[in-house]
Amino acid sequence: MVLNLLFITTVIKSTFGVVTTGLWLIPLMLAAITYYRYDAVDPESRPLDQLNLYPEYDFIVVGSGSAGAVVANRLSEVRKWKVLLIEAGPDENEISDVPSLAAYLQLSKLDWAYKTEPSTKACLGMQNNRCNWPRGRVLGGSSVLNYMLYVRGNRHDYDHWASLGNPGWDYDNVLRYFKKSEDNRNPYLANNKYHGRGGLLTVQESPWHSPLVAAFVEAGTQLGYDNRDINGAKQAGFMIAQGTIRRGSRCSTAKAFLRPIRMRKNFHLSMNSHVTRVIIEPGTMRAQAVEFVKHGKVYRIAARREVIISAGAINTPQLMMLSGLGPRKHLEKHGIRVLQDLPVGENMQDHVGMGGLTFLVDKPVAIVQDRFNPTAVTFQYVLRERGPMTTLGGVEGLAFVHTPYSNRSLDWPDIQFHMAPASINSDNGARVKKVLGLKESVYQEVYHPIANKDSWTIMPLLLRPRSRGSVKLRSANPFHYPLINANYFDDPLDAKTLVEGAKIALRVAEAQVFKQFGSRLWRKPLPNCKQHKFLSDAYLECHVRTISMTIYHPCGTAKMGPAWDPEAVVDPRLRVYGVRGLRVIDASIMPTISSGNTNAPVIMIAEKGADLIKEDWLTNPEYKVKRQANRLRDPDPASSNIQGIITLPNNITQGDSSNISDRSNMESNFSNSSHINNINFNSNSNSSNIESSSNFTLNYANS
Ligand SMILES: Cc1cc2nc3c(=O)[nH]c(=O)nc-3n(C[C@H](O)[C@H](O)[C@H](O)COP(=O)(O)OP(=O)(O)OC[C@H]3O[C@@H](n4cnc5c(N)ncnc54)[C@H](O)[C@@H]3O)c2cc1C
Repeated sequence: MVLNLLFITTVIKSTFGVVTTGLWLIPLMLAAITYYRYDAVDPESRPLDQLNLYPEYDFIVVGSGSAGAVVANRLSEVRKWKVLLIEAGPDENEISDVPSLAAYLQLSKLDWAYKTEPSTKACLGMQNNRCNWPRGRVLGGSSVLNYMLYVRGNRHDYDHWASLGNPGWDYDNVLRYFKKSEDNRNPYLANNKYHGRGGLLTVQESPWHSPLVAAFVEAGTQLGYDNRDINGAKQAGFMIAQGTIRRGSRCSTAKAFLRPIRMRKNFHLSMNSHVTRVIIEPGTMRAQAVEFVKHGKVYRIAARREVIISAGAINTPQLMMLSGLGPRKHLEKHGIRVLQDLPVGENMQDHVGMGGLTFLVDKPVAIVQDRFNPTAVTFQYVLRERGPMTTLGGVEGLAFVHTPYSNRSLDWPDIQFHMAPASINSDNGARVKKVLGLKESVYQEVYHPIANKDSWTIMPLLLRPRSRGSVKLRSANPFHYPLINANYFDDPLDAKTLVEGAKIALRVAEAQVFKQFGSRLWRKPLPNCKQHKFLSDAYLECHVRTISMTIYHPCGTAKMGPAWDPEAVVDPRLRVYGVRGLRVIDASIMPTISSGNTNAPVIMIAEKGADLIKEDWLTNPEYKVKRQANRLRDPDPASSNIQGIITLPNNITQGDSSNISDRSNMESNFSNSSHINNINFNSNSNSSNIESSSNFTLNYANS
């Protein structure tokens, strides 16, 4: 027992470098028992980190997130194909299993912990006007950090994709891929024709609900909206959220798609392996190999058939640009040889929401961290798979509504609501404030006075933003974080639409059904919005621009489109234009963002993408392995996959740009590489600090 507690303590310490002492007790207890429960109820063991890799695989998948895990599973169904999946992060842990602890994973070692560039139009209430942008750096990717909400988007989203010149991506075609993955365990949903049973991904409602969510759904009907399955025939309406959970615990894509295949002989997984570039042979323009750093060693592994990039909407464009695929001028600026001039990193879209709208209640019906008895709550979770620990990151209710800016007759709502029985104040500033990156002054003035009081929130979010952001390279150093320009509210109509959404949210909260709880708006104005009349349009717009919250759905940075679309990076079969043997399969390919949370759509994209690959290689005579042509042109590639040794400080991937501080250390450690000529510092070459020189490339003997 003591040993196990020690083990759990270590897990928590190593996972949550940021957990403060005061918060230790609860997660410690929860984790300890979760550990026992986990062992007892999960029959599938964890995937294995392969140490001895082959020099060559048929397919190499980069990134094991919502998309990559699915692709690796489906491709390795073909026994004759050898598949390698490469993931920068480690395996999930016992904490990430607990749905209610989702926010605890942010800013931990499982998070890339990105930040947007400072803005004058949004994120004004966040430190340095920058929004935190968490992304999973763990087996399962962002499906391990996410709030597990299962939302497919609107039929019109996919019909629109098809109308842009992407045949096969219309709703009727993609519906079967949503259903293919799904194992819906709520009988009232499973039996309808829009849902699937028996798939690998478990979907169900959280078994625990606060009374507030029933009131929320009821309030929707009072406003004329139906209580409906928003993943079914129509989208506009209110419902209790469905989530990717299994027996009350998170069902990440790693759990759903990788654990069952851990013993497949033709499948290898390499964790803690940061891919630094895809090697493309300039003559044939074929993706030949993937280079990555694992435990200080540089590896290069060849791909006989294809490399599939599934590194997510931020890292996929970064990796493509590092590999010579991107906007010419931008790559040249960073001294990267341009292999294909493509609009990589453009067209970025995200769902931005209005955070911090807070309603106080007089009854003890909300989630207030300090009120829960950890022992009772833990045993409810462990023994009965129930209780508040099963809530989907705290979000209980979902709704899709129309502002006057959308066409009601189309059933294509422009605003989504997340309803939660808690708000920024509910944990006394311990966690939510930090993961949002909220300015202390805003917290102290507005939320501290109601700390730990029962409250709830509706977060309106903009479903189809007109503004477009971008991902660019900070430098040619693969360990430097990219520059993320969210560009929220660049188009003024985006803020105006969100203001209309906020007004509908306020009407929902005023519905008669909430009176039983004494529900009322916390009317404390935000400090920087006091010049406007409280709740006027101008005030609401100021609020929207102050507590602008990402809903964590960046996408579109390697846009799918037909050859005549100047913004397209991949074709409708997800092949990168101008490069053979290279596809992108993840959130990056969305031409326009889906109207709802993006995890289920990304899993659908991966299911369909894997089928496209199978179709091409198993039925299309043009797809044949030309072994010689695709071999690495190394002197002796099979002799060793290890190409060099690189020593990186432990904190290399933390912070918003990497902290490689000892350049000479890196250089000397490359000395035993037979293939790497040198490290090339592209600017400030006299500097001994790589961060200030901000640019290095690994130069190869043969490239
Ligand atoms: C905090 C949070 C909450 C969210 N909540 C929800 C929700 O409730 N419902 C919902 O539907 N969606 C939600 N989302 C969004 C959803 O999870 C994402 O859209 C989806 O997971 C994206 O999938 P992906 O495969 O494109 O990328 P990811 O899942 O992020 O996968 C990318 C993977 O690639 C790896 N990788 C990146 N670079 C490299 C490299 N160079 N070398 C090796 N590996 C690399 C990463 O570590 C990661 O594992 C949330 C996301 C976050 C972060």
